Amino acid sequence: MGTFKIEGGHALKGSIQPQGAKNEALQILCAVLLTPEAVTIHNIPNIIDVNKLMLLLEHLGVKVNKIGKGSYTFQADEVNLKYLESDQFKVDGRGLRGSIMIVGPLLARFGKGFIPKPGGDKIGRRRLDTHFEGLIKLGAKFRYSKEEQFYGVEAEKLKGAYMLLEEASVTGTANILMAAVLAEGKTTIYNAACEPYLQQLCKMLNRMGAKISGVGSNLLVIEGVDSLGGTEHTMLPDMIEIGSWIGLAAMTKSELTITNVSWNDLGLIPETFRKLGITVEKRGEDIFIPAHKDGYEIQNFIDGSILNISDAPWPGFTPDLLSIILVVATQARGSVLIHQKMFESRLFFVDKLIDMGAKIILCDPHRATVIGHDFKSTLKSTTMTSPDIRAGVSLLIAALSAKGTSHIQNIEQIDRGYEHIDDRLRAIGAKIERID
Ligand SMILES: CC(=O)N[C@H]1[C@@H](OP(=O)(O)OP(=O)(O)OC[C@H]2O[C@@H](n3ccc(=O)[nH]c3=O)[C@H](O)[C@@H]2O)O[C@H](CO)[C@@H](O)[C@@H]1O
Ligand SMILES: C=C(OP(=O)(O)O)C(=O)O
Repeated sequence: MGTFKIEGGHALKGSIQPQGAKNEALQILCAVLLTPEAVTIHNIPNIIDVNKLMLLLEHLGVKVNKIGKGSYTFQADEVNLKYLESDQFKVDGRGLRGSIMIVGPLLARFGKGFIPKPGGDKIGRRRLDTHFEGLIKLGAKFRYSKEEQFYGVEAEKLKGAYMLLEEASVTGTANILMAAVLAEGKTTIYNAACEPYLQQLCKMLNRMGAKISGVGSNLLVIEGVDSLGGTEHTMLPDMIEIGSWIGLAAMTKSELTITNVSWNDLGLIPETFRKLGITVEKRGEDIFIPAHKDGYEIQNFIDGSILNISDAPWPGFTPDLLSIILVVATQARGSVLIHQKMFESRLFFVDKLIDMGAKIILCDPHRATVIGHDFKSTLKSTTMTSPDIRAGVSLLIAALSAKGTSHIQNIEQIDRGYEHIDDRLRAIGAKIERID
């Protein structure tokens, strides 16, 4: 388990370029299984989760060639389906959440898709019903081994169908979509997730020859085709990283420019930070955050009642940034209620912030009230363990704002989604070291 040693209390300054999006990369990499032709992908982040998925694809027989920094070609012309029955696959498949999205493409192209219960953050029950209910609607036979926690779907031929998803699952929509593009006839997916990364996947599949309409809405209509060809694709900047840097700048009173953020794909993210009183300035495609020397003040609702920030499926506010919002609120002027609706175990990390001196009341597993210090009292440095990726970065931001030296353990959680975070933060003046 690696550890970051952080000396807090220093303002940062400069500009930072967000990496390619982790959660887009996981969808896009799975889509290379849909064609025997070469697919070229750019702006792939060098992070643990993506590297694990690329290794899994290689074990599956996909030819992976690096052609530049963050750019690779993939060719799935000799896929080794025997690997799906190997012990190695059980290890690889469990290593991350995104591996679940190989199932749809494998089923569509080869008639069978298997996956052990995938990994990812332990932030609540993360059921896969939406994925498999959708694939069953397309004609797949489903089986599940409870002992091995191993899922399987098989079908000689998939047939298009109408489906109303029980929940707008992000990876579920991607999985069903990637199966439907090669099914016979028309598939309609209602209550589809529609976040920018899914839009990117739809656009990529259409360039490969798929016929998807309704892109960007929650009603996707797919006319199945017989085969798909190669394409070239570039990943969007990671919006969760962008939100993390906005929070970091505010809480450390730093002037930061976040470059090339693709503003149109940020949804409610800039506005939500503004509700905490943070100045988020649009400068072309960059975000400029001035140093908040006099702090930042949380807005109330119009009727004067206390602000509530909660998550919702896109175009609602992403659950992956609520932990960051929460930590930033600990130094704001005013109070806010944070309501994490989608995951039930994602707020427990507030205990560590309370240890550092933050004023937080955990009302129940989903809700926390934060009473900001307005920088009248700084957080105390401490030693803590990163429980999940976003809580880990929130603790990192807390440590950079705290007085003294903190240690964050289990930093693999952070490395699974943030590329060389220590090097990039050092480049803007952070005192952070990786010590083992
Ligand atoms: C690899 C990847 O891409 N991971 C992301 C993906 O996970 P993932 O695709 O696993 O998440 P889902 O969208 O399936 O669901 C997330 C959670 O929200 C609940 N839910 C979902 C939709 C809904 O309408 N109602 C509802 O309650 C689900 O039960 C689950 O607890 O999307 C999540 C939601 O944006 C993000 O947190 C994860 O970072
Ligand atoms: C929850 C997340 O990731 P995963 O779905 O991979 O666990 C996240 O990126 O915040």
